Formats: sequence, C-alpha cells, structure tokens
Amino acid sequence: MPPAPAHPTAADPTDPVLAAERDHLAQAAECLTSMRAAAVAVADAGVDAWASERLGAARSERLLALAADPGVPAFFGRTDAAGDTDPETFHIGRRHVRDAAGDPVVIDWRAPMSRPFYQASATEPQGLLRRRRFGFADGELTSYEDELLADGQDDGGTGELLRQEIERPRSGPMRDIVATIQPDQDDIVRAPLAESICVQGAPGTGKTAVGLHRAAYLLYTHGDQLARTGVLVVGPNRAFLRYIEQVLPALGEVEVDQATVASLTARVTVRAQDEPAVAVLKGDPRMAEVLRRALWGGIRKPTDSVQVTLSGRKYRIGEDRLKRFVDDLRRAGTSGVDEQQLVHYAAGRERLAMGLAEYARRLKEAGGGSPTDAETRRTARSAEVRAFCDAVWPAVDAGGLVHDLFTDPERLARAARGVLTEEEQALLHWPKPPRSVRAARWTAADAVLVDEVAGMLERTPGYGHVVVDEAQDLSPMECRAVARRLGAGSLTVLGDLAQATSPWSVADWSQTLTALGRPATAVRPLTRGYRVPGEVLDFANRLLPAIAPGLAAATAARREPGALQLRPVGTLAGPLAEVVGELAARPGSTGVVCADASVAEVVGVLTAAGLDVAPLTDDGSAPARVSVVPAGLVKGLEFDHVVVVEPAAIVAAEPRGLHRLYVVLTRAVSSLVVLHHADLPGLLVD
Ligand SMILES: Nc1ncnc2c1ncn2[C@@H]1O[C@H](COP(=O)(O)OP(=O)(O)OP(=O)(O)O)[C@@H](O)[C@H]1O
Repeated sequence: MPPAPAHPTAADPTDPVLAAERDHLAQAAECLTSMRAAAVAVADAGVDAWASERLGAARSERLLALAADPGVPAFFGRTDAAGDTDPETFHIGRRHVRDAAGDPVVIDWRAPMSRPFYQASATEPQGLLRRRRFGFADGELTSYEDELLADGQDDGGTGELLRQEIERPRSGPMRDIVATIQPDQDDIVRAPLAESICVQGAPGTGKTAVGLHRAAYLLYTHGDQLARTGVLVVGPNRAFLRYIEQVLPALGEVEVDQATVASLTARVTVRAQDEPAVAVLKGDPRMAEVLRRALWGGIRKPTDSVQVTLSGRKYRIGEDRLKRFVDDLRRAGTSGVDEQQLVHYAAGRERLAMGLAEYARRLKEAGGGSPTDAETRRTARSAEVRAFCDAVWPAVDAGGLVHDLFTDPERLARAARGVLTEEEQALLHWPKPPRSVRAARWTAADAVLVDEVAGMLERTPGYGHVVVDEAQDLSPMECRAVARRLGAGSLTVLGDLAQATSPWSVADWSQTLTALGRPATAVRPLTRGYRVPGEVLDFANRLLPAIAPGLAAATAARREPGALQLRPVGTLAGPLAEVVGELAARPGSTGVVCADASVAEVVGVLTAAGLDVAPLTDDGSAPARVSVVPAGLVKGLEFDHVVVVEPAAIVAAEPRGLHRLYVVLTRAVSSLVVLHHADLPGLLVD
C-alpha cells in the first residue's frame, strides 16, 4: 500500500489547513469554557434535600470532568467520513465539546463515531476518507499528518506523529494514551460490558493503560448502569495506585474506586507477616472450604421444643418442626443453585427467628386470632426466640471465627478433616493465643480469610465492573475476595505470567480465572511493548525460557542504540554514585532498583555522595525524581532511567527471584544501566 503523503511536522503559519485547525482548536477551547460556566450556573431547583444533594454531586462531578487538565488540547485527531454531499468531519478529543447551539465541536473518544479513528485501515477504511492526527508543542497545534484511507493509504502505525507520541519519554505519574490507542488495544477497551476479559501481556504492552481506558469507556457507554453499581480498579500496592491515580480523572472519570486487596480486606489490623509456607497455605482455595465448614458446622440441631409468646399467648413449637426450619435454612445457605441465590449466614439467623414468629402467628390465626405484623416482629425479637437462635444458630464474628480455628486445634480439625493434612493444620495453629481477637497479630493472608468469613455472613456489595491489575500474583483466596466485590458484574483481568513473583504463581490463567469466579473468560494476548527499548527488552527476554517457557516474547515498538549498559564493577559504591549522578542531571525520572534489604545502604551511598534521593515507600507518597526502589515494589511502575544494582542479590532474595529480576529489567523507558559486582545470572551472559 502506498505510504501516507508527507505533511508539515513543524509550525508553518502559511499552511491554510493548519490555520483552520488552529481556529477550530480555539473555538473548542472557548466552548469548553462556556460549558464550564454553564455547569457552575446550574440553578439548584431546591425541590428537596435529596434532589439538591444529587444535583450538587452531579454538578461537582461534571465540573471536575470539564476542569481536568486545562493545558491539554481539546482534540488530538480528526476523521473525515463520506457524507451526502461534503465529507462529514469529526474532531476527536478527551470529552465532548459542543457550541452554544448544541452542535458537536469535539467528539468524545469513546463515542461509537470515534471508533474508526482507532480501527480504520486502508484495507478496511470503515467509511473513512481520511484520518488526521495532530502534533502539539506546549499546547500549540504545530503539525498534522493525514492518511487518505479511501485512496488505499495508511501508515500501518509507523506515522511520524504516532511514533513520536508512543515513544515520547514518560516521567512522573502514568498518563492516558487516548490519542494513540492501537487497534488490538482498542478491541479490548471497547469490548462489551458483559464480556469478562483476561489480558496476558508482556511488560510494557499497555495492559494497565488498556484496563484504565476500558473502565473509562464502560463508564461512558453504560453510565446509567455503572453509576449505580460502580467500577473498581484493584492494583498490587499503594505505590502503584499512586502511579495510576491521574489517568481516570484526566479522562473525566472521577468516580472510580481504586484499591489494593489489602485495603479491600482491611477488617482486622495487619501487624505480622506469615512464614512463606504458612502464607501459601492460607492463600490456598481449600481454606474456603475449611472456613465454610467451620461457619455452617457451628449450627446445632434443636434438641427440645420451644415455647414462644405472641400477643400475650404462649405457643409451643415441636422439636421436629424446629429441625425442619433449621435444615431448610441451612440448605439454602450452603447449596444454592448460584452464589446470588445463597442465603447468607446472618440472614439465615434472622429468617430463623422470623420463621418461629410466623409459625406462632399461623397457630394463633388457626385459633381465630389475627395478630398484627408488629406483634409478629416483636415475637421474632423476643428473649425466648433469641435464646433459641443463639443456641442453634449462634451469632458469629468473622475475626472471632478465624481466631477460634487458629487457637483451638480440635475445632480446626473438625472443619479441616479430609481437606487439610495434620501437618497443614499444625501450620495454622497459633501456639500463643492472643489476649483477644482485636489484639491478635493478624497477617495479610489472615485478613483475606476474615474477609471470606465476612462474605459468608453477609453479602458483600458488588461492583458492576472490576479491573484487576497484576493478577498473576493473587492467591486463590485473594481472587475470591475480588470476586465477592464483583457481584453479577464483569471483569478485566490484567497480568503477565512471566512476572509472577508470588508463591501462588501459576503456569496458566485457568486457576486464577476460576478463583475469580469467571472460569470461561477468554485470554487475549498483547505482545507489542511500548515502554522498553528493543535492546533492553531483548536482554530481559533471555530470562523467558527459564521463567515462562510457554510465553511468546514481546517485540519492542522501538529501538534505542545505547539504551542498555552492563557495568561489571569492583566495588559498587563509587560507580553507583557516578552513574546516578549522571542520570540525575538528565530530564525525567530515575529509579535505582535494588534488593529490598539493600535500600537503606544504597540510599546511604547516594546521599553521602551529595545526591538528592529518597526511597520509594508503599505509603502512597509521591516518588522523588530520583528514587531508590525496592525490587519488591517496582512492579507496574516505570522510570525514564533505571539503574539495577546487583541483579544476583535481587535473584537470591526470594524463591522466584528470576521472575522478579525480569520485572526489574523491564521498567526503563529510555535507558537501563546494570551495575554488578557478582556474576550476572547465566542466562543474561552472552
Ligand atoms: N498505544 C499506546 N500509545 C502510547 N503509549 C502507550 C500505548 N500503550 C502503552 N503505552 C505506554 O507504555 C507504557 C507501558 O504501559 P503499561 O504500564 O500499561 O504496560 P503494562 O503492560 O501494564 O506493563 P507491565 O506489565 O510491565 O507493568 C506506559 O507508559 C503507557 O503509557
């Protein structure tokens, strides 16, 4: 196919096309200002407090959406489609802009009309005559590039502006990619709401970006439905959430919840860490069965009749009838056809009490009485009924149940018989019982177990859509915690099996998808890497045969000669300070990545050399321009320049150390320096 014609890439004020587009940009900016003013001026009708509150919330949301990124141009592209007489022209931007008459000036990138901008090609022009991309410098429109699709011209993703934008160095927090979403990414972003998707993508292929843009797309397309149920983004840690937190607001979406599994399951205070073997066991899906048995096994058979009082008269309910009540409810709680139909434990307890009261009401009615609903409810709350429920269907506290299992070997044995071995049960035992449930030294894995119990006690409210990033690291029990937040909604699962560093790492996605409650989810690959230069990616990919033999290596979108430097050194300190000093003088961010245990030492060396560095922590605070990053925290992040300190130590620090090293080696946008005193892992040596 013929290449796209060349167009000006530098400002050329005499070009009438450029001048017209600049006028349109100015008009769009004015319209946006007017839209903002109109949103501020929306009068509060004051119908009632609720209406006022809703209106206020909607208004501030809209203002936030319109105010996002004031320096960002109102559009980045344009499509010309065949019209009845003249071509129909649409400018595509981050959000709709209309003029005073209500006519569109800019079309939201998520609107169906915008789709051809991302998908059309010379072979399938999708009704487009032309696709135009714009180049900007300091907010000024300075260039444009056309593909005349109807004439069989497209640039196949190699256009200068597209390439420049994709390759533009990135620093600071993650940015949106709306101007340059690629066709395979767009397919995932715009998949139907009902479709759950698992994206298996190599480092830097845009998984996180795609997941966030999918959230924005779904909110735009199914706003009414999702406004009620909400969208949740789950990330691996707070440093990562901090890195991505700007993307959705920049796309006008301010109402998406972003959380870690730890924050979702924070029902107990985590104060301790498990030994690896214990953590593995606590994340095992068999624990769900143990907890289920422990909870429902606490229900006892009624052993006597019960006397209840209804509007002053006493009624006796026989033991057999009571057994039937309890059995029926327990069945409804443990063997429902689907999860949504299950009667939760706490609801079962309430229904049992109500069942007894209703039964007394029927007896009274049979004798000619007609008790009121209020009287029946009073009976359900009466001391006799409560005492009966406490005896056969006791109230349970989620933390209390897990505490009891871990401190009472006999209780655990009853719940775990045939599910966990005796050795495994011993691993769970707390030899020194805590003073109270609250005082227990809970671990992160315990918190997930407590959350599992809480989810059996009461239904967890579910989101309409959940995006789970770095999903390859989730334990099956963590997956279940996410699945509980999903309700009947759909999932976008993002991850890379080659970057799996947790003890639960799996060789394929089926176990994770099953634990997430969506076993039939299709796995879609992304293989073109946008972050890492080819030289660096090829180097990291040497680890693939050892860490993920079945996975295809990613190909890099660009090469940058000199991007990779391997520096064997006698002592680390001097060369480290020298390299970091050089990089700190360059624009962009620098991440100095080392084994977790070496962070303090590396910070010390660099600070002693007079460099302004700070360690990256997981407290959600902003990273410094030069950060010393523990290898355990670097997943999902990127830096313009990365210095890896002593790969052998990173590998030796954990059982899946080679996987961790693969993550570490794939964080650099522009340059990677590997400093090593010890030998590099064999696979990395020529
Ligand atoms: N179509 C695109 N246009 C421009 N930049 C892109 C595109 N796709 C991805 N990127 C950029 O590539 C970088 C990597 O993207 P992202 O972090 O989403 O990848 P990832 O697959 O989640 O990576 P990892 O698995 O290594 O964490 C980001 O800076 C992102 O903005």
